[in-house]
Amino acid sequence: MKIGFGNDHRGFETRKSIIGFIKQLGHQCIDFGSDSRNPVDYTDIAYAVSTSVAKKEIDMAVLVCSTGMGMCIAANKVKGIRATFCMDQMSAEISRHHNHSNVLCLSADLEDENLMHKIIETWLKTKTGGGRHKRRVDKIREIEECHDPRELK
Ligand SMILES: O=C(CO)[C@H](O)[C@H](O)[C@H](O)COP(=O)(O)O
Repeated sequence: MKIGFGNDHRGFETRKSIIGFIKQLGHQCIDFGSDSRNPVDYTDIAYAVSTSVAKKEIDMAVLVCSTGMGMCIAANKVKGIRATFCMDQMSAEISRHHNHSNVLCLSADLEDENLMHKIIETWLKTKTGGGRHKRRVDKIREIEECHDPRELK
C-alpha cells in the first residue's frame, strides 16, 4: 500500500525509524515532512497528509506530534478522514476493524519507538469490519454530508 507519513518538530526524532519501518513492512512510504527540528505547525502537516488520503492519492497515513492529539484533531476536520489516536495495539486494531480509521496519530513523547512500531504494524494489517461496523461508519459519512452546525441551538 501507499502509506503517507507526516510529523511536526516534536515528531522529528521518530521520523527516520517510522518511515524505515513502514518500508520494511513492504509498503511504499510517502514523506510529507517535516525533515527539520525547526518549529512547524502540526495543522499544516495534518492537512497536507489528510487531503492526500481523502483524494485517494495514498491509502492511509501515519502522523506524529508531541501528543498525537493536535494532529488527530486537525486531520479529522478533513472530509473523509477518520483519524484515531492510539496508544496500544488493541486500540490500533479496534480503530481499524470497528472505525475504519484511515489516519493513525501517534505521540512522540508518550510512546517509545518499539511501541510505535507495534501499533503501526497492527493498524496496517487489520482489515476494516463489515456488518454493524460498516453501518456505523456509513452513518459517520452521513453526518459529514448532512450536518450543518448552524442548525444547533
Ligand atoms: O498539538 C499538539 C499537542 O496536542 C502537538 O503535540 C504539538 O506537537 C505541540 O503542541 C507542539 O508544541 P510546541 O511547544 O510548539 O513545541
